[in-house]
Amino acid sequence: MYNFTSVNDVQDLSAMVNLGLQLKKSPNAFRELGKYKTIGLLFFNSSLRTRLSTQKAAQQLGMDVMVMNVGADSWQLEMTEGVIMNGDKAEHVAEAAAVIGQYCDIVGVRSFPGLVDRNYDYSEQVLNQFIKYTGKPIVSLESATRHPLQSLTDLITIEEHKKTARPKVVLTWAPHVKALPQCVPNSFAEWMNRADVDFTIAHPEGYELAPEFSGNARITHDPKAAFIGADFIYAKNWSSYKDYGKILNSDPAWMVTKEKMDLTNNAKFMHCLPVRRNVVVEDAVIDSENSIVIQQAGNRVWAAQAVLKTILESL
Ligand SMILES: NCCC[C@H](NC(=O)CCC(=O)O)C(=O)O
Ligand SMILES: NC(=O)OP(=O)(O)O
Repeated sequence: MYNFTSVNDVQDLSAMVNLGLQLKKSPNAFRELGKYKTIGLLFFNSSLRTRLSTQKAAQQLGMDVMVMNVGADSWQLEMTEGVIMNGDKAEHVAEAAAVIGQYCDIVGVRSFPGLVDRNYDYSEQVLNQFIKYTGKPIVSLESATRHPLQSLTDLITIEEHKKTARPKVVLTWAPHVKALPQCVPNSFAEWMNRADVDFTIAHPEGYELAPEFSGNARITHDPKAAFIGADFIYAKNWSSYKDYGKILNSDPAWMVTKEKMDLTNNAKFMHCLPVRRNVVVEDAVIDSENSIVIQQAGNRVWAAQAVLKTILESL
């Protein structure tokens, strides 16, 4: 594996999950592997988990870590080719990424979608420009359309907590006050469709994910029906893909409540975090024994470490 930007970069999914679980048992077993190697983590957007867990994962592999909030700390970057740069952007990604590549052996990039122009966002221009110009492996720290480190974490967490060989996993849309990216649900669906799980997506009409992500998942528009017999409830808000970037629904019937959790097979509650309490999920659920959101976030370290180890071995 060279770049890590989607599930398609992973040759053997269950081997990657097992590597994460193995690293969780012996975090320091490969301290020599990344010695004298540097990872640069570039953030165009806010982060708590991705920033700290990836930094910790790199350190446990012996790597040196540099973190930069692009835009806030460095120059505004122009991403498009051939433009006359007489606006507010001082540097082109052609130079910026190439220079960063001089300092780093692996580069991580977080860049959310603008949620205005669907074609632009789904072209993944920022990620692709870094792949083109850095000359070093690129790890997605959540791009315009995907969040693969989160999805690998989610699969590791499901593997740890499942009680049956093929658990029923439900991705349920939930309300939110802001228009959010489709990255987490796109990616989660893409990974679940490749895993050995019984996968359902529940969302209001108008919230269909792009078909390349939802694939053959079972779809329901009923906020309750999918909960029946579920082993894992994975909640996430996203804005519409069809009516791009819009909020079409704010019906609180889509919030994850204790009443709905009671319909499940004693399901575990998952969310990538950050989460809006009592908008996306009731306190009574996130504070219950069935909530594994903290363990899930903890597993971000092992997902990142599995990915970085695999990339380091290919250098
Ligand atoms: N990295 C995890 C999720 C990041 C982002 N959430 C957010 O922006 C939440 C913002 C808020 O609640 O104000 C998303 O949905 O893709
Ligand atoms: N889940 C996740 O990616 O969290 P951060 O946005 O805080 O990194």
